Amino acid sequence: MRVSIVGSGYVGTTIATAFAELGHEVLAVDIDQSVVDTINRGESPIHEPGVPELLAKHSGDRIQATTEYDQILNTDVTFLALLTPSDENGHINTSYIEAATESLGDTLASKETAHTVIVKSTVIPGTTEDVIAPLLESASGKTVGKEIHLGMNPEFLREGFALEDFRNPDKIVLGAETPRTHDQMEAVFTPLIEQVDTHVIRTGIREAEIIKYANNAFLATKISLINELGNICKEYDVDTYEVADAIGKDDRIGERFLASGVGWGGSCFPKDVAALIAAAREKGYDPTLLSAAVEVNAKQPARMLELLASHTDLSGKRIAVLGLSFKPGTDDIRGSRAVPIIDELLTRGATVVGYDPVATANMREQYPDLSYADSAKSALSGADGAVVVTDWDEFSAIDAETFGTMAQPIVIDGRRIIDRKQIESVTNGRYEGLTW
Ligand SMILES: NC(=O)C1=CN([C@@H]2O[C@H](COP(=O)(O)OP(=O)(O)OC[C@H]3O[C@@H](n4cnc5c(N)ncnc54)[C@H](O)[C@@H]3O)[C@@H](O)[C@H]2O)C=CC1
Ligand SMILES: O=C(O)[C@H]1O[C@H](OP(=O)(O)OP(=O)(O)OC[C@H]2O[C@@H](n3ccc(=O)[nH]c3=O)[C@H](O)[C@@H]2O)[C@H](O)[C@@H](O)[C@@H]1O
Repeated sequence: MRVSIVGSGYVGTTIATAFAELGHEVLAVDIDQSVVDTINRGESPIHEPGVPELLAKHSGDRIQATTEYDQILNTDVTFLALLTPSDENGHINTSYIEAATESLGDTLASKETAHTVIVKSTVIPGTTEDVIAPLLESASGKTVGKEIHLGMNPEFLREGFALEDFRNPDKIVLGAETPRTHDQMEAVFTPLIEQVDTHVIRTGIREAEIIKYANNAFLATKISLINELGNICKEYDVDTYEVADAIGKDDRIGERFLASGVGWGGSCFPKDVAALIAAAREKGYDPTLLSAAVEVNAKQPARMLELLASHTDLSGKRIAVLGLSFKPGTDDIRGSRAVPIIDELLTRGATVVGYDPVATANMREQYPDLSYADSAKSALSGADGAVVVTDWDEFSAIDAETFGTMAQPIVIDGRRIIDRKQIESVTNGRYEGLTW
């Protein structure tokens, strides 16, 4: 099948490589010439395990990238994988997907055969039918449901595991209003469905749109709940990880997404929960629980610094921040818990030295004046305290000798990644977990 994907960011590039691997001819369309050139050189515009290898394999053959929308005419189906960021009030900003839809509509005006358009971006219920469909129709002069088949297929991949998640989906959600569009959407996934055991869920467009938000809102709230329970456990000197292990054995709760600590970040949980809250309020419903989940999340970094401050005055002190990305396996710092932590440390007059295996360049863009170390060891050397923000594996290997080079070995672990045996010999009780 000939598949075009508009938007070659995290999602667009990942699915481009995954579809090529499934045997489709893929056209990646992006307005950013440097992204297009990178893909056409067989290199990856994103940091994602496995994607560079697949681009090296398929670029110039099954994957072509372009800034020219006209080339979409040679394809049968187009995915819209544009960013849908938050505006200042938490609502989604649909301007990128609207601009791309208009360009796509202009292009489809001259298409002689029917075309399927699939919204991949995360959008609030009603966006596909009330915003995208009319734009497609006015720009193309064609009718949705006749010459244009429009569907919504939310994406559930996690950064760092994007290809793995694509290849082993727990579900594929196909939102459409006619069996024909459902069939056309499913045809794109048939080579995958033949390989894996998954649930193919046919549903309406609005249902597909909100399933995505419900999924993320549920997971984010689950983490906030374990963090709240964790804060209570800490008051009783109880290890929340032991509690999580036990409650996770209850199938109704489940073991995943019960890692407590400094909270959730990333490009999607914060923006999607905010967008759902904003959309619900617009409809006249105030979502109390979701607002509380956000509030718990916002407080965890401050709790971490309170713990640190209970061991040492922060003013004028050198504090190492270990981990800058929003989670391990990515250089993405969007929504990273390191950001409020750095802000608060600076407000309190501390000197910050940051370290991350891959995200330093991105954080440097946001905080050009901070000090950055090239290893955890050099960040810790001479530091008066350290906070562990991201659960990079390499932090579990930091040994007693390295912690011993700190001016004051005080460590607050926000991810339970530090090896207790290594650290307790040097910190004299001044190693603490946020929720244990
Ligand atoms: N990043 C993730 O892990 C996940 C993201 N999503 C959702 O997928 C959507 C896409 O997210 P990302 O891939 O992270 O976004 P991104 O920001 O990484 O990529 C968007 C791409 O669209 C391009 N673009 C902007 N305007 C354009 C236009 N008019 N024509 C062509 N290209 C244009 C940009 O140059 C950029 O390369 C969002 O709605 C997001 O919420 C869903 C699941 C996972
Ligand atoms: O819509 C999206 O973009 C994606 O958002 C998340 O994926 P992602 O943001 O890549 O990362 P996660 O692994 O879910 O982690 C999100 C945040 O939660 C934190 N987290 C995760 C799990 C946990 O147990 N505890 C915890 O604090 C992580 O450290 C991270 O800051 C969802 O897991 C994906 O299903 C979804 O497609």
